[in-house]
Amino acid sequence: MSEVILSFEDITVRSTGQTVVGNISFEIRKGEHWALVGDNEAGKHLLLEAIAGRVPVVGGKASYGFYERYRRENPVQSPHFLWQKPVSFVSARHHFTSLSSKNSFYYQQRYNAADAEDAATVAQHLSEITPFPDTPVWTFEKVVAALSVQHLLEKELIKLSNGETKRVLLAEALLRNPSVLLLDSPLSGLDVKSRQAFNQLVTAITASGITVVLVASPDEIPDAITHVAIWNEGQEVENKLKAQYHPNGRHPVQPETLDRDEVKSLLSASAIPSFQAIVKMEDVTIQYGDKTVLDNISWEVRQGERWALVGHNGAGKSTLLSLLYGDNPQAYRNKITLFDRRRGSGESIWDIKQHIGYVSPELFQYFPRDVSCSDVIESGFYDSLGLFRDIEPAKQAVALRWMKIFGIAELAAKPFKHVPTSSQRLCLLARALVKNPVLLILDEPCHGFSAPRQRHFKTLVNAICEASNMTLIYVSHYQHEIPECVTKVIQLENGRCVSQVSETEMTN
Ligand SMILES: Nc1ncnc2c1ncn2[C@@H]1O[C@H](COP(=O)(O)OP(=O)(O)OP(=O)(O)O)[C@@H](O)[C@H]1O
Repeated sequence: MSEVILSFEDITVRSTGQTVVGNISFEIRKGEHWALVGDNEAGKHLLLEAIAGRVPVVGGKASYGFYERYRRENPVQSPHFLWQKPVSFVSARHHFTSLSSKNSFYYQQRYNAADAEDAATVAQHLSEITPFPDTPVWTFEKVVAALSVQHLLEKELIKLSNGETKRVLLAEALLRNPSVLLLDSPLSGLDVKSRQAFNQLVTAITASGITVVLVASPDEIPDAITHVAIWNEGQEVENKLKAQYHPNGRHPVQPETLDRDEVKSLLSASAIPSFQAIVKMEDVTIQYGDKTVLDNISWEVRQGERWALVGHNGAGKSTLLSLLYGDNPQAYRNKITLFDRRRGSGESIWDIKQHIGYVSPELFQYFPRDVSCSDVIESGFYDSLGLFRDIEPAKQAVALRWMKIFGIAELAAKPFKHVPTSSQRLCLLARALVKNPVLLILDEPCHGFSAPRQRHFKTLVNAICEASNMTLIYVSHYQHEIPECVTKVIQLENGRCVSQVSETEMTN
């Protein structure tokens, strides 16, 4: 039997003062690489955090063989060299900071010309990473080539798209040359090409002697993974050789639990006002220096239409949406009409936002976390990032009803920062819906969701479209995630619109 890299015997993990999971037994041996799957989203993420040493193990026995091995192979100078050091963790949020203040980036900073330069470039950021071993296998050049980030090196971190940011985070983790590499849903946010490249990358990483543990969806487990730990709600972790794991058998389709009558009742509580055109863009071009991010885009969205917005990482999708949501000052220089009103005709961004329910990876990244979950959701009535006023009981009741639809009512009083990331994402989805918006923009809403959660969300979006005239723009890198109610597609490629098709054209 090969040497034990990590061993948890009947451990209990405590997160933010509450015992969240107990009785976990889990062992990794040299040469093994693990995928954590199953619908216990909170449990899987917590287990990764426990391996990374970010949450305390308060019961049972934990031993870290990788640390002993690392110390044997690399004479450690400092007595403060902790066992967590040889572990690299790519988690759901990044912690990049501005150059001037060392504060974290803020929401939509990249669209603000004054602050968009206030960040290290990718090259600066990566060159500051100190590898653990004296003779690293993963050198700067090797990592840059493996992650295909050459063209991003001179770009400030704040300017990166989601997929680009993900690749840089992976590059950073690998440059540390860890003994153990932990990846939390590494494929979410990556386009098809990057996801295919990721499989080969994991093969190369494991071949270099690094132990990989990742949270993955069952049908996207990289070839180099040898073992699968299955963790479903209310069950113990079940460990299997990957060869014996059959994804479909583990995820039977659950009976539908959505309360459609309640959805209908919530949607009919306030009428959606009528507009001629929800969005009308004519030859819209967005440039930053010599980089053209959007190139002559013309697009019209009429009320009640349901669109998918697709395109590779960096294609310009989020930038396009920032023009609709009032976050991008360059909207004024272009011919854009929103809700029948030309931009730059005296309207405020709040006039625009009041009609839009919005969720995006950026919102998740930057939403202030020192608030309660109910505050997060109720802030959707006012389009603010947090609740800064008293709220009427009727509005509170509506927020609670949406929380019930999402299965998170019991979290209402809990601090947002203390609930699992999957629940945080659900809070933001409920926040987008509370005011019954004219336009619902869902930019990669299912990041990190398990298969049953994704299915439930898709059913909900279809039910909303069936029961109301809500206009929808849905962004996803996964075809199967896009709800059936979507009948039109706009595709971007390097900032250009390469196609706009409707349902009849899609089926031909
Ligand atoms: N302020 C800026 N200055 C320079 N380039 C920028 C700026 N903001 C965005 N970009 C670049 O514009 C391109 C489009 O970014 P955008 O976030 O719109 O892409 P995306 O299609 O949403 O990608 P993803 O699928 O990865 O989220 C990216 O290459 C990004 O680096």
